[in-house]
Amino acid sequence: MEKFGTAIILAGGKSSRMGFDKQFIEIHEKRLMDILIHELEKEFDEIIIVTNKLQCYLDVTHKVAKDILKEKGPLGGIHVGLKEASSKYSFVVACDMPNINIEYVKYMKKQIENMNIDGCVTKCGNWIEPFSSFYSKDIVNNIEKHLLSNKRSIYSLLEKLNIFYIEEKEARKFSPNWDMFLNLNTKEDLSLYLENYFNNWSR
Ligand SMILES: Nc1nc2c(ncn2[C@@H]2O[C@H](COP(=O)(O)OP(=O)(O)OP(=O)(O)O)[C@@H](O)[C@H]2O)c(=O)[nH]1
Ligand SMILES: [Mg+2]
Repeated sequence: MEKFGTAIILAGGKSSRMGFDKQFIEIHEKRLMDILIHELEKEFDEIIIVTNKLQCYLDVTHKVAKDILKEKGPLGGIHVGLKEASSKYSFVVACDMPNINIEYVKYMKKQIENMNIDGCVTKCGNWIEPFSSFYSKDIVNNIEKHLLSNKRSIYSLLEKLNIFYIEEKEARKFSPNWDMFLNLNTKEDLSLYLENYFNNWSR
């Protein structure tokens, strides 16, 4: 397994804003989860789905895991994913992100291939994008400590780690309108997405 062989899909949230479980979002009759898996297979040889509904993935040939530290939010999923990962760095995405940009994934890999870091995350102004980021297997214990001291914020964890940040300007070259970080949190997000991207899904 190479250094960057693993992708982790987080699918264990509450989906309270969407009103139905986001791991079952469909884009023109295809499950977004299946579209994501298909995209990620182009670049990763291990895919780990961290879900709260194991029974829904019986037909999936990839690794499926559930949270060890439950009800802790995305970091709970990242924790298990990294624990299960066979490679040093894992690419972490949310199950509600329909526009994964494989060219950008390759760019990130290239940036960090000779670095020894805890993660690689993209900046957006003063904000950061915690998903569609790489994290190192070495931070499993940091996450555990963070969650066990009742902190859930991914941002406050990253502040304490050695993260390589990619500047917004660089990332915009790959996605001028930032749609590679789009995530569908509400029904409105979803219908807007279906309207705007209809033509892209003819492929
Ligand atoms: N494994 C796991 N994934 C989670 C957990 N909480 C959130 N996620 C995932 O993290 C990603 C981003 O989370 P949000 O969009 O904030 O998800 P959410 O909690 O499902 O939705 P809201 O209730 O609307 O905030 C999504 O892919 C979620 O499925 C969790 O406790 N465990
Ligand atoms: Mg979201």
